[in-house]
Amino acid sequence: MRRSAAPSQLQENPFKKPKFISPARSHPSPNEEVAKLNSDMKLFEVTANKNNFLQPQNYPRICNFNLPTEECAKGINHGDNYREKYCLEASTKTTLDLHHTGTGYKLKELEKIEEGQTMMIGGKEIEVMGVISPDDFNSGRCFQFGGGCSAVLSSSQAAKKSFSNPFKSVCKLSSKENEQNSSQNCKPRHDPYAPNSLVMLRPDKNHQWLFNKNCFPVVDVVIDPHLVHYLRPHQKEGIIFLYECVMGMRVNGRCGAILADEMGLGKTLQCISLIWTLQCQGPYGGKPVVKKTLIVTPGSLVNNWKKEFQKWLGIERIKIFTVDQDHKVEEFTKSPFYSVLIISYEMLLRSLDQIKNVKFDLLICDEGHRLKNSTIKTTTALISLSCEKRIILTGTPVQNDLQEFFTLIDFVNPGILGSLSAYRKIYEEPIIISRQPSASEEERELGEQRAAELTCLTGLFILRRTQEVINKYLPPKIENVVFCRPGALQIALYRKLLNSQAVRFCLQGLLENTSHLICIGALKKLCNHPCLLFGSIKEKESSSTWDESEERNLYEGLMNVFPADYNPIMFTEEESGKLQVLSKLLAVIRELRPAEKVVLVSNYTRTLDILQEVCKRHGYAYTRLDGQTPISQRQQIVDDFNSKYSSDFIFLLSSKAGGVGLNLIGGSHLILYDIDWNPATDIQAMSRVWRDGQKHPVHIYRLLTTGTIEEKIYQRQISKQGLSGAVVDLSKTSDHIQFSVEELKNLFTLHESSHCITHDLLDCECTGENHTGDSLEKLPVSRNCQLGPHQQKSASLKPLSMSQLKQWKHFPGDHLNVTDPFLERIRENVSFFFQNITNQTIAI
Ligand SMILES: Nc1ncnc2c1ncn2[C@@H]1O[C@H](COP(=O)(O)OP(=O)(O)OP(=O)(O)O)[C@@H](O)[C@H]1O
Ligand SMILES: [Mg+2]
Repeated sequence: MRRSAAPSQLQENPFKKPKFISPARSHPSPNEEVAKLNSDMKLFEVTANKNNFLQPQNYPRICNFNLPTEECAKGINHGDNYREKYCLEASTKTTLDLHHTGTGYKLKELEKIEEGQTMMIGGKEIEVMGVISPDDFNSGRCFQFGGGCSAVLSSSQAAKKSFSNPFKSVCKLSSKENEQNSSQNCKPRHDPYAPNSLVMLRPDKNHQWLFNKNCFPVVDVVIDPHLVHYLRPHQKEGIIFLYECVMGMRVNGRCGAILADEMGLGKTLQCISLIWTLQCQGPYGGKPVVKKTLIVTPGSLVNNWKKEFQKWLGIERIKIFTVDQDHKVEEFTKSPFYSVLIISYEMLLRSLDQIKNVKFDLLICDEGHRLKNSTIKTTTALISLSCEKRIILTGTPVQNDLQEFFTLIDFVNPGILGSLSAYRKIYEEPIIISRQPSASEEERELGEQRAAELTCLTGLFILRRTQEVINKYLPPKIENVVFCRPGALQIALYRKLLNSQAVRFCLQGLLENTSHLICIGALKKLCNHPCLLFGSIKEKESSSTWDESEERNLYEGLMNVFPADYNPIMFTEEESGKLQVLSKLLAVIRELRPAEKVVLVSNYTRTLDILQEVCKRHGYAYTRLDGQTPISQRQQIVDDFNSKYSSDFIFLLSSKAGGVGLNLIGGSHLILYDIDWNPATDIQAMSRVWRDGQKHPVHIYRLLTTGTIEEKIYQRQISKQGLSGAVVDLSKTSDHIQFSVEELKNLFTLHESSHCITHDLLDCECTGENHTGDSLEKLPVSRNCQLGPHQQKSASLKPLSMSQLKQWKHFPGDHLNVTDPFLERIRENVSFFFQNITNQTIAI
């Protein structure tokens, strides 16, 4: 599509001679779609117009990247996609499908319409800018400035920046500047030709035109060989990527990036390398690009960042300031000494005013997935900072939906996807519609093309590498999913809860939306330990609102199931299947690997209390990090645990409080005591130990209570993981998981006779024998399972992770030949195991 000049520019463009076509009807009826043409409707931003006359006539696609406004986005997905769409321009512009609109013109006239022609519609003079190909419409590319991702790199910055003064003497320097240029900073800081040197891309002509106004000589930017020596290959690539993004070399002069490498891939080191490079070097005359950097990170990681700086750069090269209770932002502001400020998200909010006074050139948001909602305070605060070069780091890029995805993208590269409402119309709606089972072929195609375009566009500044890239540097990892038989008291209580009025009402849809969450919460507590449920009931009963509370319907008669003299403080391990397994597991680790340590994770503080009590009873030395742990103490606790001199055997970790970013390589066994709905929370926790620096083979145990809600959550997690992956690769099919009544029925069923309902769902033909998974590949995957509507649709749409699980070695607890010595010791209380070994180089 070619953009023609706006009427106002015609004087300057003698080649344009618009023909005027008189409308057959001068006044279209009011209910015709043409009424949409009003002065608010702009398809392309005005800044692009200013550049029009600069663009060569044969330029492939010259539209502004800024997407349509809300108004214009209406109707974008409708109409016959296979017909040509016309992009019109007048003093106001819009997109119309003329075949479908009441333009007042005859169809024949419209078919003959040519580029450059003008016409009157709704009292406005419209000029045909060009024809949009079906391909460009379907992909949504035509709504983007620069013509979508294929043109992003080449269309360059020229279109973004308004054309201010092309004749400014860009290459005429004052004699003083000339002198400076020729004499200093014109040599690369490090030798670009040295063996193993890591040299950044040189800026192209467009970049130089925009950013090298003073015509400094172009100098190679070379990463400090001191750092290169340590960098893994993927980290070198990551640094190149970050450099190109923040320098505006990848997308139209926009300077944002999302580094979404999986956990443990060393995102910190990649950023440190970038900061150090930009602080000392630049492509123009060697002048540093960045003076001050702001790093915002969860509280528990503030000191970890500092430590990483010291680990890789020592204490002399770069001066870091971390904000805490005793070190306020003012200190940083006043001192010219520091170049990097590291602050927690919480502190940032408190010190926003001071921070706004500092000019930061680079902003890094660690664990940036927390910015997923633009209405939350932290996001608003960060958006308010004027810094253009923005990087989001996250191991779990976008956890739930396309809207979160938008917020992250819009944060790093504001406006690149247009307004939220336009984004919804152009991308989100068609993508979601296309994934519904009822989608027509056309809807499916449109959605897929829009998803592909979105992935392609955002892929320019999102980088995600998976764990595999560092596998070879890591010791083996043995992952186990352990299905623990529930205790007798647990089964009795579970049955009672399922028979409660509250659960029955839920299934009949008679209660409010949140009621099922209360029921789910009670079942989860019970799975962890009956004493937790007992505690909750007691607490509720003594509260003043007990009589009207919804829990009454749930807890009715439950106390009678507990022994009369039940004392939650004196809980026993036998009362909970998982606790029994845990206790045996700790004992066998202690016995077989006395020098190794365990990270024990739960989502609940109260559960951690119980686990802590178990540690005390068995005399295990432990340490604990949860939401209550003061931020200032967190790194010390982590360091102590990781130290080889530490006597702690167990690290009790609240995954929600401290799961992200921590390095707990002192532990080589990690036990996930309970399960979260969001797979990301669990994956985060599990990634704490299997990471660079780990010396021992890592054992991960995920404990689930057989036949209960925990298994169902696990099954949903596996399908949700597919969703999480699908956001980075949007062209993958995904399910949007919601609770249907059917699903609630499934959630609220106890499968007492099954060894493992997850295995039952796998459609695996093994008869409980030890399965290596090899032969399973050939089995037909045809059975419907309960993981969402897509399963019924086609076997190929089954979430990958579910089929991956099928490839894991699996066997029942009573299997005769359990070779793993740790599993061997706990199998008495276990109904089923899944096991997967990565990097198996040695015997376990
Ligand atoms: N090239 C390397 N050589 C040795 N160790 C490394 C290297 N890169 C990173 N590490 C170490 O690996 C560990 C994990 O790195 P880091 O904390 O940066 O991971 P991450 O990608 O931020 O993960 P998460 O998403 O969990 O925060 C750190 O202890 C770090 O020092
Ligand atoms: Mg990190």
